[in-house]
Amino acid sequence: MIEFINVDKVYKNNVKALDNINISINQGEFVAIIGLSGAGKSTLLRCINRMHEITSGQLMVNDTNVSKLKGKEVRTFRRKIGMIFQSFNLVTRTTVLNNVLVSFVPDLSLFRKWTGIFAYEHKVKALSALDKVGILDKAFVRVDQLSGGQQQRVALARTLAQNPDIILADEPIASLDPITSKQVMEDFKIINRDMNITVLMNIHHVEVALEYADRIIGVREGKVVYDGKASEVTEAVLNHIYQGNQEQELEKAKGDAVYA
Ligand SMILES: Nc1ncnc2c1ncn2[C@@H]1O[C@H](COP(=O)(O)OP(=O)(O)OP(=O)(O)O)[C@@H](O)[C@H]1O
Repeated sequence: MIEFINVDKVYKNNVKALDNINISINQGEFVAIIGLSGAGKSTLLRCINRMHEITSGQLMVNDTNVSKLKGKEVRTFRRKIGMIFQSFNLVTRTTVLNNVLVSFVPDLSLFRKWTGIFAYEHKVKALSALDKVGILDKAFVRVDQLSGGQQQRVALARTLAQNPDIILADEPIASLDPITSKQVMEDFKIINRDMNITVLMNIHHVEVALEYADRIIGVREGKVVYDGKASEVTEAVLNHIYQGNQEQELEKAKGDAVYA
C-alpha cells in the first residue's frame, strides 16, 4: 500500500509542488494521475521512490516510512519499485538482453560485476521478462534497431525482472504514436492484472487514462482535486481538474488522445 498523509513538497525555489496530499493506493491498483502541466504529477510520483524528498507529512510504502530510509536502505527499497520514463532510459548501443540484465547488477558479486558474467538464473529471469512483454525474439537485437514502442517494452521488461511490487510510470507513452501507445498500455494492463503489480502512471492523454486505469487522481496546483473511479469521470470532473485559464490544455490533452 502507498499512503500519503498530509504530504507537502516545497522546492528550494519556494514552489509548493504538493499541497497537503492525502491518498492511499492498495496493492494491485492501476491509477492514472492527470492534470495540467506543472500541476505536480511528476513530483507526486517521484516522491514515492525518493527521487524527490517530501518537505512535511508522511509517506508510507508497505509499512516503510519512506523519508526515514538512509543510504543502503534507499537502494534496497527502490528494488521493489520499478520506474518507467518517457525517454526509455536504455543503453541503445547494446542488446535488449543486456539492458534487462542490468537490473541484476546490484545483486552480483564483485567478480561478476567486473567480468560482466551473469548467472544462468538471471538470464532466465531476463528472458522470461522479455517474453512477458512479447519481445523475446528481440533479445539479441541492439536496442537502437528497435522502434520506440519496442524500446518502451524493453524498459518494462527490465523493470519486471526486478520483480517489483509497484511500477511508477512517468509519461510512458508521451513519445509514442497512438497505435504503439495502445500496445504499451495493454502491456501495463496485463502486468497489473496478472502479476498484481500496482501501476501508478502520469499521463497527459486523458482518454487513454480513462480507458486503461481503474482509478483517476486529478491534480491541480499541487492538490488532489479528484480521486475516484475512471468510469465515473465526467466532462464536469475533467473541467474541474483542468480548470483555470487553460482550456487549451484540456483541448490539447483530448486531442492527443484521439487514436485509431
Ligand atoms: N526540481 C525542481 N525545482 C524547482 N521547482 C520544480 C522542480 N521540479 C518541478 N518544479 C516545479 O514544481 C511544480 C510541479 O512540477 P511537476 O513537474 O511535478 O508538474 P507536472 O504536473 O508533472 O508537470 P508536467 O506535466 O509538465 O511534467 C511546477 O511548478 C514546477 O515548475
